[in-house]
Amino acid sequence: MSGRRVVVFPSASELGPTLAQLVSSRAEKALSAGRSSFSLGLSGGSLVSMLSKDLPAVENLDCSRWLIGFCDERLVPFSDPESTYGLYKNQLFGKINIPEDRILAIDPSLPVQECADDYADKLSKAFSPEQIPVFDMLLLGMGPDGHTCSLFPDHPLLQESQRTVAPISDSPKPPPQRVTMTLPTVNAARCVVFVSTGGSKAPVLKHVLEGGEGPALPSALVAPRQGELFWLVDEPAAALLTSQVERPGPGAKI
Ligand SMILES: O=C(O)[C@H](O)[C@@H](O)[C@H](O)[C@H](O)COP(=O)(O)O
Repeated sequence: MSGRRVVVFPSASELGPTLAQLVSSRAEKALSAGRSSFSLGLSGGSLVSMLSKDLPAVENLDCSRWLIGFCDERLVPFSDPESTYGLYKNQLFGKINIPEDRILAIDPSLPVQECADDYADKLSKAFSPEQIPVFDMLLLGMGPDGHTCSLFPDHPLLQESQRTVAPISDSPKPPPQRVTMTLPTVNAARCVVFVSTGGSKAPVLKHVLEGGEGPALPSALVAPRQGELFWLVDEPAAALLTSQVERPGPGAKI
């Protein structure tokens, strides 16, 4: 890992535009480096509304060569309000003109094991000949229990070392059936960005970033092997941190 950056913003509304700029600058970097696509993994939670508001506002955004995947997904029909794909489809994709065939989503009609295998196969084909999908950027959230993707504390999936994608049928957070990237896939990414806001995240953020009692929480196990790791947080979430953080001025790029 080339170093972790913890960047603190006064509020979530000030964080959003910087996140959007970061995504767009990494896309330009990937495409100008000669790669055929910019691959971006999305997560649910508050990222959906943040990206849907701030990404379309980026000037001259060209998403025609983006490849979108999902860090995890809930096994529900796309029409279900719990579907992460469904939320992005309704709130974002139409606004930024992502071609439909450049979105890698689960097939929610399949049983969970087959659904995970099918999604792993889609990623494998899209990232061939790489052995493991290497996303240019993954955007992650963190639950108050320290989970990220659908990787929950003390769950056996935290030990997964072979599969790139796995099913989970006993998610402690509903809905119970989900499909998730595993830690090897998350940690293969070129850039991982956590977004965490609100005072309810302060204790878990401190535990994840500065350590605490008990085994490492799932979010603390995210450490891209050769990539960058950003934590973009707001002041209420950062309230208990004592380690060094960055506080960019208004409008500054990171
Ligand atoms: O699949 C889920 O149940 C949620 O998407 C969940 O994992 C969420 O991403 C985190 O709890 C962070 O949520 P916030 O972005 O709201 O902090």
